[in-house]
Amino acid sequence: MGEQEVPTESGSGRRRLGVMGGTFDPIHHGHLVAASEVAALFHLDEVVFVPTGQPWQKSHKAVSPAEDRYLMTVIATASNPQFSVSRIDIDRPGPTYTIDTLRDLHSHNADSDLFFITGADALSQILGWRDATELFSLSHFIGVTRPGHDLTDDGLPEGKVSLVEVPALAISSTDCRARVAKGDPVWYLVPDGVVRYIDKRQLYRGE
Ligand SMILES: Nc1ncnc2c1ncn2[C@@H]1O[C@H](COP(=O)(O)OP(=O)(O)OP(=O)(O)O)[C@@H](O)[C@H]1O
Ligand SMILES: O=C(O)c1ccc[n+]([C@@H]2O[C@H](COP(=O)([O-])O)[C@@H](O)[C@H]2O)c1
Repeated sequence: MGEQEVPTESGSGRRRLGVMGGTFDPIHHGHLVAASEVAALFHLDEVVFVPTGQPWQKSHKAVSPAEDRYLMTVIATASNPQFSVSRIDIDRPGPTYTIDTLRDLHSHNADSDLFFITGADALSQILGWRDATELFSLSHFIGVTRPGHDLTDDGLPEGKVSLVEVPALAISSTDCRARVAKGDPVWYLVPDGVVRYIDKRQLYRGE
């Protein structure tokens, strides 16, 4: 993608920890492919998925209980030894801000460099996030392509953001919820275990 310094290898011997934040209501293959691609390209040791507690920018929408979103994320990532799931955002009271996520991860992983993974839509909103300028001192940011959204680092600090193209999956959680509500299948849009979990918990039926 655009010409810029892409820190694909640190050479510093420090761990490289990817961070994939999201509401994950539900987690789908777009999230998983993005994390997998970035992990390979940036030689990450691990990607930790961090479901939001209370996503303040989605407060006008009904969001499923955090425990359901957390468990779906665990189910979806369980088979990949490089993937893990953190409860830090769902266990912190109050609205979820990425600045808190990164501060907590930073203090618990002093031996690691952080790489926050975000889709093109979220990246374009980042200057509106809480304490936006400090975010870039705690983590490198990796913006990934997403169908229907322009991927750009316009206005973002130089050298702090990398843009990468990932296989295009036109999947959104919004569409998955709408499909379940209509009785349409979500097989192969989300992992099989997540289909089963949605069914077992009767999520998204009344929407
Ligand atoms: N299909 C996709 N391809 C690439 N990135 C994605 C894709 N879907 C989501 N992402 C990114 O994953 C992160 C978490 O997204 P989120 O959990 O809000 O999913 P979503 O599908 O955007 O949900 P919703 O439709 O409810 O807004 C965000 O950075 C988002 O940009
Ligand atoms: O820090 C903020 O102000 C902020 C505002 C909106 C979104 N985020 C983070 O961006 C990630 C994707 O969010 P979402 O709402 O698209 O699922 C997730 O980790 C959120 O916590 C963070």
